[in-house]
Amino acid sequence: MRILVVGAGATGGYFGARLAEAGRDVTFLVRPARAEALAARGLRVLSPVGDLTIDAPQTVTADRLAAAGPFDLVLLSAKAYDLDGALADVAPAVGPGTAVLPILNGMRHLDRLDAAFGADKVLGGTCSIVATLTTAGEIRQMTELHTLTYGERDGSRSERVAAIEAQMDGVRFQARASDKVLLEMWEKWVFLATLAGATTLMRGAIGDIAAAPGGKAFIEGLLDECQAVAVANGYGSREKVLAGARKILTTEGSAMTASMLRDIEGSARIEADHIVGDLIERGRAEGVETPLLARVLTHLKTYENRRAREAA
Ligand SMILES: NC(=O)C1=CN([C@@H]2O[C@H](COP(=O)(O)OP(=O)(O)OC[C@H]3O[C@@H](n4cnc5c(N)ncnc54)[C@H](OP(=O)(O)O)[C@@H]3O)[C@@H](O)[C@H]2O)C=CC1
Ligand SMILES: CC(C)(CO)C(=O)C(=O)O
Repeated sequence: MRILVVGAGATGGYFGARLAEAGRDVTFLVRPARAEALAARGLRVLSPVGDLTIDAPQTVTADRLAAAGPFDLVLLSAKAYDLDGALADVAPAVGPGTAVLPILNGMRHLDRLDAAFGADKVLGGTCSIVATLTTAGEIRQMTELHTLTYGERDGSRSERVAAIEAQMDGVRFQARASDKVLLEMWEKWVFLATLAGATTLMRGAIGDIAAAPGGKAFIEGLLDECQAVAVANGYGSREKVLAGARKILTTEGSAMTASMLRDIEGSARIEADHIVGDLIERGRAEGVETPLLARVLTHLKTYENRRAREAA
């Protein structure tokens, strides 16, 4: 199976490197600067599960992609704000038999992918990992968590899902085919929007917030709002999943933060509309009030406005 990973950043670089480590046929679609860096220094992953360097990763830039022909699987790992460019760039790699597997947080990208390639090509997918692309171009995985979940959005067990399962066999991360992938994407979104909302607004880790007056109540209020939106949209988190999320998100002493907080601390772009704005909109469409999420969005958009003003 020919696998094209779009982006060699924190998630794409990590899962792509692990697939290459297991001997899979992996090519990274990268932009010219990243192509040069990978050619010069290889793809380096620093991980508590085991460091890894792919010395000469196969890469391709958009201008040469048509010559590479269609791929069997496209693993899409660009950030939401880069989605339009990434979809235009990857188009030549998507043929009649290509499966497109996005691992972005949130849900809205699915509509964009359906419009670009046709819904029949697009799988559901989500990943759980705490990772970052360092300024030196390495992928740094911060905890042992590394799960990739994928599946047909209608829940069926198709031949292509079985083929992907075979590719995932023996890789050094947890890979799982799901017959409830849309629900799992929503469950991840409910968790992530709460984590990102709380840790960015309060500028601290979960444990810092939990130890502050009103901190736990704030986090729980945010979680309840996110869950109410999910329920109204038909994808409320399962009881056990929600209870697990509540526990993780209110644990005293926890150093957990969201990648969005790390992005803000690095003055990088963030997925405010994709992760928080879209949740608010989907709530509003179903008559669900989300005042805490609204404050989170005000904060995130303030950050974006300031960042844009200072860059001008
Ligand atoms: N980091 C984490 O811990 C987690 C992140 N996520 C989610 O995963 C998604 C990806 O995030 P993450 O991996 O952290 O992001 P990164 O910014 O680390 O990586 C994204 C990469 O995509 C590349 N890219 C963007 N557009 C193109 C293009 N047109 N062609 C080729 N490459 C492109 C960027 O390349 P360039 O270097 O050229 O800009 C960048 O390196 C997000 O939705 C995020 O919310 C989910 C779970 C955990
Ligand atoms: C929830 C978490 C930490 C796990 O993947 C994540 O997706 C993020 O920080 O963006």
